[in-house]
Amino acid sequence: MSQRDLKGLFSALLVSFDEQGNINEKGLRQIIRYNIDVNHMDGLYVGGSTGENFMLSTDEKKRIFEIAKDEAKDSLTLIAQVGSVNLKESVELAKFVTDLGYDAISAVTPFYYKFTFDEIKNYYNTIIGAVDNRMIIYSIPFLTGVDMSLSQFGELFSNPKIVGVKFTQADFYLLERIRKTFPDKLIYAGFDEMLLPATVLGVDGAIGSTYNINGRRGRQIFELAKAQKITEALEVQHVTNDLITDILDNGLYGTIKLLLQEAGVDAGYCREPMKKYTPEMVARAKEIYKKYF
Ligand SMILES: CC(=O)N[C@@H]([C@@H](O)[C@H](O)[C@H](O)CO)[C@@H](O)CC(=O)C(=O)O
Repeated sequence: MSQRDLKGLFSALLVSFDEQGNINEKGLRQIIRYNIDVNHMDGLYVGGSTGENFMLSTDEKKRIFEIAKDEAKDSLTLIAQVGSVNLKESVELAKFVTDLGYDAISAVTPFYYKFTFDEIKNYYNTIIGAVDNRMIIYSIPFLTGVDMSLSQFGELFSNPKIVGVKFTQADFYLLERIRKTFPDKLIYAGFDEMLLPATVLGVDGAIGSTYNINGRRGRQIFELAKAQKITEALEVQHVTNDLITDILDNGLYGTIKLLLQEAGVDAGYCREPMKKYTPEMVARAKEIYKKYF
C-alpha cells in the first residue's frame, strides 16, 4: 500500500471528450499537465462527479485511470473514485486502480435506491476489504440524498482502512463535530466556494472542480487560512466566489472546460446528456476568462 501523505489540494479531474462524446486522450493529458505544471496541485481526484464518471462505461473509467497514472506518474498524489451503484463494478475498479499504484480510493455513497445505513456500511467494507489500499468516503448529500450522522461516520471510520471523508456539504456544525471527534481521520472540503470556512474548521485538504482552472487562488486561500490570515484569505475567497458564481450561471463543467480552452488546453466537450456549448455560452466564457485570468 502507498504510504504517501494524502493531505493537500486536489483537482477533481475534468475529462476532455470529443464532440461525439468519446474520451479525447490528448486533451485529457493536457488537463492533467495543466494541473501539475500550472495549478501546482498536490493531487488529482480521478473519476469523480467532475470527471462525468457516472455517465461512463467500466472500460472508459479504466482507461481514464490508466491515462491519469501514465501522465502523472509519481509527481502528485492520485485518488481514484470507484463508487457506483454496481458494487461489483466498484470492487473491480478498486482492484484495477490499486494495481496501477493509486495512493487511495474513494467511493461515493451508493445512490438512487434508498439504501439503509447497514447496506451502505457493507458497501464500503466490501470495496475496501477487497484491496490493500485506503478508502475516502465521498459524501455529497445534495446529489445522492444520503446524509449521514456523526455516529454513522463513526461506524464507517471504525474500519481502520477508511481513512477520511470528502465532505461536499455545507453543514459546518457536522464538519466541526467530525473534526473534533475523529482528529486522526482526513477531511477534504468539497465545496470550493466554502474553502475558507472549511479550512478554519481544520480540514486536511480540499477536492474540487474549479481548481482545474483556479488552482492558484485555491492555494492562496488554503495557505492563508491555515496561517490564520483570515482577512487576506477572505479577499481571495471573494474574488473566487465571484468567479464561481459566473461559472455556475454559465454551466459548471462546460464553462471550466471553455476557460481551460482559453488557457490553451484542449479540454473538449462534456458528454451528453450534458448540453452542447451554445455560441452564447462560449462568448460568456471568453468574457469570464478575461475578467479573472
Ligand atoms: C458537484 C460538484 O461538482 N462538486 C464539486 C465542487 O468542486 C463544485 O463543483 C464547486 O464547489 C462549485 O460548486 C466537487 O465537490 C466534486 C468533486 O470533487 C468530484 O468531482 O467528485
